[in-house]
Amino acid sequence: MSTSSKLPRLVISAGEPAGIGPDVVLAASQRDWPAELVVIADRGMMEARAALLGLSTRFIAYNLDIERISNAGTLSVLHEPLAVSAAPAQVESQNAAGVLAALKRAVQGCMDGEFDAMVTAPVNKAVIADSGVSFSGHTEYLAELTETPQVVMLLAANDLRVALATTHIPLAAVPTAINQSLLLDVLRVMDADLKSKFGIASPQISVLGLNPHAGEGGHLGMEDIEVIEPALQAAKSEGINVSGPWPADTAFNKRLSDQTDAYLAMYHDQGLPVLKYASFGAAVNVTLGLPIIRTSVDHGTAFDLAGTGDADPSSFFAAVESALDLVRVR
Ligand SMILES: NC(=O)c1ccc[n+]([C@@H]2O[C@H](COP(=O)([O-])OP(=O)(O)OC[C@H]3O[C@@H](n4cnc5c(N)ncnc54)[C@H](O)[C@@H]3O)[C@@H](O)[C@H]2O)c1
Ligand SMILES: N[C@H](C(=O)O)[C@H](O)COP(=O)(O)O
Repeated sequence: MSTSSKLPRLVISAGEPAGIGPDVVLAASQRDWPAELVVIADRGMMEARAALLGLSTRFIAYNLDIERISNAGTLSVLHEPLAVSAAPAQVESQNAAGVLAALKRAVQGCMDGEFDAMVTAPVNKAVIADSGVSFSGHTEYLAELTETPQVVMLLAANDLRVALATTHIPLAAVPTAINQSLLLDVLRVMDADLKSKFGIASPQISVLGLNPHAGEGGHLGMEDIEVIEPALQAAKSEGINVSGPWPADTAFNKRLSDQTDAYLAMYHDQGLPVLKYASFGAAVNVTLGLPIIRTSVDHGTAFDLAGTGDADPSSFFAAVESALDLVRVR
């Protein structure tokens, strides 16, 4: 056991209660961290999940005024009640309000300096949207809550970093969503945060094309020539080290990846399958551009595994470690 008033305080959202978020949070609570972990969740739901998983976690009520506690097997809980009782894999859209309230409380606490960083367990976008709230992901929601005009989703596993120019939108909407202004804003955020958060002095960003073979000289689509190339020229004129647009199918070859600090993919399923194939379970999702530190897992709610004890908590552990790294360099 270790206690110290100087420990970083990380706030954790347990995410969708019918998913594996509570499971991976409870797994993290079994470890000693150089930090106080505070989970915002329904305390009864967390206690029931711990019992189901056979974990003897000691739950204590979070209190800002008590000394920060880092103790394997102990978890501070900031109680955020759910509307109806939650069981693994039993989706209740009435509980979406509680899931969102936890995120709001975590963001407010980070903005106010109560917490040093937030780590999010997975939510289910459809469950929240089915509750009648317009919601497409944490990334977009945190941008809205913090009034940040441009955020960037980046997933990282060791030296492989993949950022997305567009996030949770239909594939059909991607070509019109990509414009020079967006790409330049995204590249600015990436350049700034790769320097300040990842300590890369002169980040090299490799940008993927949109069309097959980066448009094949315009024969397979014009966006690479008309939108991406001018955006890269504008970024270069600002001193940002960018190259591309690279044909996406071969851009992750060893030669280019050795020279790349981060890739910028044009859309979700252009970049993330590469990273998740290479590193599922070890990758961390970091939201760049926010005024607060936020990290997350590389996986979703995995209803098939909730409450079974088979959910691998590695990515959640990596997200906690990454948040602590970001707190140190802040
Ligand atoms: N950070 C987040 O909030 C986040 C991230 C990704 C997906 N999601 C959401 O999660 C929901 C379900 O998404 P999905 O089904 O595409 O992906 P998923 O990651 O939940 O599941 C994909 C597959 O991977 C397995 N898997 C996932 N996590 C695992 C773990 N920790 N250990 C072992 N196996 C694991 C699952 O059993 C499943 O077979 C969607 O609503 C999606 O939007 C949320
Ligand atoms: N796009 C993410 C992934 O596939 O891992 C995931 O949906 C989470 O996104 P948010 O962090 O915006 O919820």
